[in-house]
Amino acid sequence: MIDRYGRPLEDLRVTLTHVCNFSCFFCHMEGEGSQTIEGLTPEQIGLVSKVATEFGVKSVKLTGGEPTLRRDLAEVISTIKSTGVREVSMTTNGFLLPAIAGKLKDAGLDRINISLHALTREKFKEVTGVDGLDRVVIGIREVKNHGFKPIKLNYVLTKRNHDEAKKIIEFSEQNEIDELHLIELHPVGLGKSSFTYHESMRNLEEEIARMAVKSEIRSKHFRPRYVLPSGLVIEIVKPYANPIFCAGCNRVRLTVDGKLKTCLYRDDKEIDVMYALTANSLALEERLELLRHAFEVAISIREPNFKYMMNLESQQA
Ligand SMILES: Nc1nc2c(ncn2[C@@H]2O[C@H](COP(=O)(O)OP(=O)(O)OP(=O)(O)O)[C@@H](O)[C@H]2O)c(=O)[nH]1
Ligand code: SF4
Ligand code: SF4
Repeated sequence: MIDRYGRPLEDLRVTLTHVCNFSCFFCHMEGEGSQTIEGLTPEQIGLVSKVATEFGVKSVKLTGGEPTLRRDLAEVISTIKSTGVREVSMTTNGFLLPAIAGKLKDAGLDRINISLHALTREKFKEVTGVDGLDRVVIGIREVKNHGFKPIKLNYVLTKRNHDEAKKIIEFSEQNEIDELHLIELHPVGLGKSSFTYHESMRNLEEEIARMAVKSEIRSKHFRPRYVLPSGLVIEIVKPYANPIFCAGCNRVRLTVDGKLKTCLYRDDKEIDVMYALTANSLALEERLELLRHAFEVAISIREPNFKYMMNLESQQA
């Protein structure tokens, strides 16, 4: 279903928990604040996923906090898959992947994005708060061994780790990673002090563009993508420096406390669906009907956020 700005709804982003075993200084917690609440059950997530597919959602992304901390993660995945969603993917810090990658594959998880913000042990610890580089690298190799494809790495560029970019590109090529996402720092959390930590991507992107054998623009967020001679795809995720980013937004979020959140940055654009998810006295069809109504309202209030975005690149120029 298309919103008032012509943007289709195709993707549901589900926050499974606010708990995380890392403490990255730029964490945006999907725009939900940091209160620790017990997440929705697999059954509740399944109900939302079922209705989401009726409105055109084809893919579900599991996020957090750290989704792998949910003990029932495999059940969440198989429940979502049973609702007819084509693809279930997960964004993770990778720390627990060595232990659970196989179980997640068996449950039906299609692909994984793993955060890797530094390849120097001390720098990794400085950014994430955890001395976990070795485990994350093992996790990346483990998901490859289990046949997940594509495997994407997420690298958030900041003043604290900008000198790691080249190493991460080389690592991605050597380990036959499919895609590396270079992500602009969001001005939330400590990242709010954007002029302290924000690092412009301009020079790095220009260098990557010069090396590339092919470039294209992805429909999601109009993200530029560059294919290097090695085959590695580098995708540039710049919500602030790309003024049309939000025009390519195809998603709605399901928050940890049962709200349809129509934009990462907008607390005023949320629809509470907890009443439908907890109304056990109602027949299933009645609960689904309530959810359908909530989706209709959510889609009607969706709007691109770029009018509120500041253009850091131009302010820094
Ligand atoms: N402003 C904004 N940024 C987003 C949104 N979705 C993702 N991002 C940024 O992209 C980063 C990586 O997100 P991921 O969940 O790994 O990936 P994805 O955006 O779903 O992309 P694919 O897995 O390639 O489909 C996030 O940490 C954000 O910085 C969004 O809806 N709005
Ligand atoms: S791993 Fe992700 S959820 Fe955890 S602190 Fe870092 S950015 Fe936040
Ligand atoms: S409208 Fe823009 S800022 Fe909001 S969720 Fe979509 S892409 Fe992100």
